[in-house]
Amino acid sequence: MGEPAYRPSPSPVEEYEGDPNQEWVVAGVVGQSIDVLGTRRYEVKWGEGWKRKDGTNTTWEKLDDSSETVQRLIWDWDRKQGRKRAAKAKRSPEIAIGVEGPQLLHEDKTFYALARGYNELVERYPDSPDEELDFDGTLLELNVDSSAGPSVVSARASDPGRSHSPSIPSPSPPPRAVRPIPRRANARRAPSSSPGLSADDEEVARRLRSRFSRREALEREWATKLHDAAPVVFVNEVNGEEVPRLVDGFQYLERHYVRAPNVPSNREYADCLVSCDCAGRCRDAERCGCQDPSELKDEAGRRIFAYTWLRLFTFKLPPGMEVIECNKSCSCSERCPNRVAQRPRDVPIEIFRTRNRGWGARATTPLSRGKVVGIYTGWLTRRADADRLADGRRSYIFDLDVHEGEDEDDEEHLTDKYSVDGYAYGNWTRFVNHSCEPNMRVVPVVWDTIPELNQPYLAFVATADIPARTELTIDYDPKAGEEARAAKQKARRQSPPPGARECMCGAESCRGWVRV
Ligand SMILES: C[S@@+](CC[C@H](N)C(=O)[O-])C[C@H]1O[C@@H](n2cnc3c(N)ncnc32)[C@H](O)[C@@H]1O
Repeated sequence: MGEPAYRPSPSPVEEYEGDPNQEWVVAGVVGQSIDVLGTRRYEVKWGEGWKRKDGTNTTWEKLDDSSETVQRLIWDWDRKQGRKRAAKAKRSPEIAIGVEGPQLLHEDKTFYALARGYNELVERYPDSPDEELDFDGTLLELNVDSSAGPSVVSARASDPGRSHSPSIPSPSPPPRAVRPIPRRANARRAPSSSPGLSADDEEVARRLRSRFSRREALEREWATKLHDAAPVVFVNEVNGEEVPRLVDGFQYLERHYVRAPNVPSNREYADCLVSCDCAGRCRDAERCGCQDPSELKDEAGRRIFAYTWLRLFTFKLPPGMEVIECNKSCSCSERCPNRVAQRPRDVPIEIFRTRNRGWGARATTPLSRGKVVGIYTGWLTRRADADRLADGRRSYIFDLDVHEGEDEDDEEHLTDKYSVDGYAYGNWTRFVNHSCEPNMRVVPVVWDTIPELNQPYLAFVATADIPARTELTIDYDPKAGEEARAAKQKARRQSPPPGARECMCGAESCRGWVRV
């Protein structure tokens, strides 16, 4: 071993006035910094007269495990800064606005803008189910060349009135886990009530294609579908490919599924949503009615929320459960800290070309541990239908299997099982690559559906502080990861399962293969 790269100097001992054994309280947050590793620190003003001999009375603290009172002070600070930036931006549209973590200017504005934009959509398509308002209404019929891999696929918009041949049965379905499981999309015609691609939309798309490069055109097209989420852009510093190859007519869905016609709509169960009657922001999960079905409790058996006051996931959710967020029937405010994954994404995303794994995704701002970065969307299909599909497009399917392994006869759970296919419909999360040492975890969340329907959204949550522009990754097969770790402890070698491919994640503990 050589010399360490650096030796930290000892922190100077604080010399302050007063009793050194006294516990001091935080009186307020007055500053914030984020270092290159994404670690956030707050400048804290101490109360009860704490000060140094020179009269200064603040210190820089990480505050990761702070009490709820301190979290609220941080929250107030974040909001005040957001307001200041918004006011500055109003005065000068040219002004450069720093975008850092949860303090995005964007975030403070988006929820209301979303509500406005959404209302406009509802007015435009009065008969459309909620989940269909995010896409332009053209459902695709896909012709898969399974020998050529996922990128080489042709597609055309489905032709109204045409019947479709059934999907090709696959000989034996692969085993299940919460991970993208290889399967082919189940493309059907839109239900009759779905919104059509208006002449205006077509004209916009045509103009974009004729005036801009492929990259600009795709960025601009997706920007029209973000519904106030932060931007998604493409970067390639590796080769000449401008944008990833996508199936023709790929439809960007920021926050909703498009359901296959034989998948029950969450709207059918809207009356079953349990709601709360909290005023303002929900504070106590014990008294928050929509948390009644939640089993998430602290050591003392008291029901708790899945998020901190700063909307960071706490990682206390036991396996087999989903996060239950407040819903549209709840009387709390839109700013309630138990509304997180349902808010417009406030993390700007770059889809970038990796050297050896196609395209990947990264955030352009540092992320805190527990940050909900986005949700996986796509075509929501019945598992049984997905099982009959051929292996042509293996990589973009997630099974919604939170409750699997539970008593299948349990009447509380409707027995249907679903999968999400992000191949022809989806968002930036479909570009998230696998790593054996991932920096995000997939967490099931519900807010517009009851848990028993087995149709949660899958939120991608940062499991560590992540510096800006670090590739975002998940483990496609967390169970295999656990098995690999157990095998390593027993000094056994694990052989790759059939269909696995060489893993190129480059992590120190890489298991060598990945099921895609
Ligand atoms: C869900 S897609 C991710 C986006 C993909 N890179 C793209 O360009 O569209 C999964 C595919 O990415 C590639 N991939 C992801 N993680 C990988 C890894 N650790 N090693 C090798 N290939 C990987 C495989 O080709 C896999 O089929």
